[in-house]
Parts: sequence; C-alpha cells; structure tokens
Amino acid sequence: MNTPYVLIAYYSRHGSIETMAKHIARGVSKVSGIEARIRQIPNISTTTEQTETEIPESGHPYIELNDLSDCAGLVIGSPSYFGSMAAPVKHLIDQSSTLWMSGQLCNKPAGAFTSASSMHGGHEMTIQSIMTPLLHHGMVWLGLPYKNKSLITTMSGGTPYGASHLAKSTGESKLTTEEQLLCEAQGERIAQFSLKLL
Ligand SMILES: Cc1cc2nc3c(=O)[nH]c(=O)nc-3n(C[C@H](O)[C@H](O)[C@H](O)COP(=O)(O)O)c2cc1C
Repeated sequence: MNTPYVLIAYYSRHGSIETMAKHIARGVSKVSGIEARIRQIPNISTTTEQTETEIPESGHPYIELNDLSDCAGLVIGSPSYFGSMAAPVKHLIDQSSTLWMSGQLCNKPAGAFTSASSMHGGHEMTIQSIMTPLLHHGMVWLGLPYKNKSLITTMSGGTPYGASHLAKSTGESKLTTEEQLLCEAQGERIAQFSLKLL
C-alpha cells in the first residue's frame, strides 16, 4: 500500500505562503506512517485559463486533481486577497466538482493557512473562505487549539482557525518563532487525524 499523505496545496506570489507550507510539512513529518506532499497551485489569467507551463520554473510541482482525490488530509494555503482566498485557489476548488460528486474528499480532515500584510487585514476571514467549500466536500475541519501556547503569546500571525503570518507592508516572508510553531502544530494535528480517519 502507498504511504498516505497530507496534501499541502498552496498559492504564493511573493513567498510567505510557500515558507508556511514548508513549516506545515515539518509538522506532518513528526507523525510516523504518513507523509507530506506539497503542491503549488498555478496562477490563472484573466480568461481563467492556466497560464503557466506544465512544469514550474521554481518551487514545488503543480497540483493535479489526483493529488487532491488521493490525499488522506488536506491543508490549503492562500494569501489574503481582499480578506478572501486568492483567485487561483478558488479556481482550483471550482475544478473539484467531480470529487464532490464522488465524495472522494468526504470525511477527510482539512485545514487552511494564510498570510496577510496587515494585522487586521483578514487572516480569519481568508481561512474561513477556504473552509466553506471544503465543508461542502464533507471534509472534517480542523483548527488550531489554544493548547498551543503560541496562540496566546504571538504578536503577529496565528489564529485558532488555522496558521497565519503577518507579512507587513514589506512582504516579509520570514516567519516569527510563534508563527513557525503554529504551522508545525497544524501540520502535525492534520497528520494525526488523517491517520485516525483513514
Ligand atoms: C490583490 C491583493 C490583495 C491583497 N489583499 C490583502 C488584504 O485584504 N489584507 C491584507 O492584510 N493583505 C492583503 N494583501 C497582501 C498579501 O496578502 C500579503 O502580501 C501576503 O503575505 C502575500 O503572500 P505571498 O508572499 O505568499 O504571495 C493583498 C495583496 C494583493 C496582491
């Protein structure tokens, strides 16, 4: 049998979300018997066609629908764009109707993470915007419990709904220690539940 995996699917234009994805994968790797699969979501054009080449010039491979259908758990990362998920992430989700019809994501654990330039610029709302369609898929939503002390001590990103990063107006992609710990905790928790729900 193939090793089950938590799919970490992300879209990142300037690198913050990509950095977070790697920390979430580190959390997944703390759990034995399951692995992390990181895939990036390609950009889209104004005609909503995929504009990128098949192989990305840098970073993780582009996501395919099979990555989604076969995952044991799912974490989606998106920058906060106007307090909501970025269009390429919504575009990917809108391509997943066949999985909705076959129920392939049903009962699998899911979570989301985000990065935003301002403290009150929509961290929670962006995560929530990703939660809605995943609940339509019948996924089991997992947040971040307050037993993670970093949720209380953080002076930047971090929400009980999912990990977040405060990139500030400079677009800083380096995470604070608390943000890193929360990404790892989220990855570890999703991995644990993915195994339980297999
Ligand atoms: C179109 C657009 C809309 C944005 N909207 C918001 C927003 O509503 N709130 C916010 O705090 N930051 C907003 N930002 C900033 C990004 O969320 C932030 O720079 C994020 O860290 C980018 O992630 P990345 O480095 O992975 O691309 C916006 C940026 C763009 C390009």
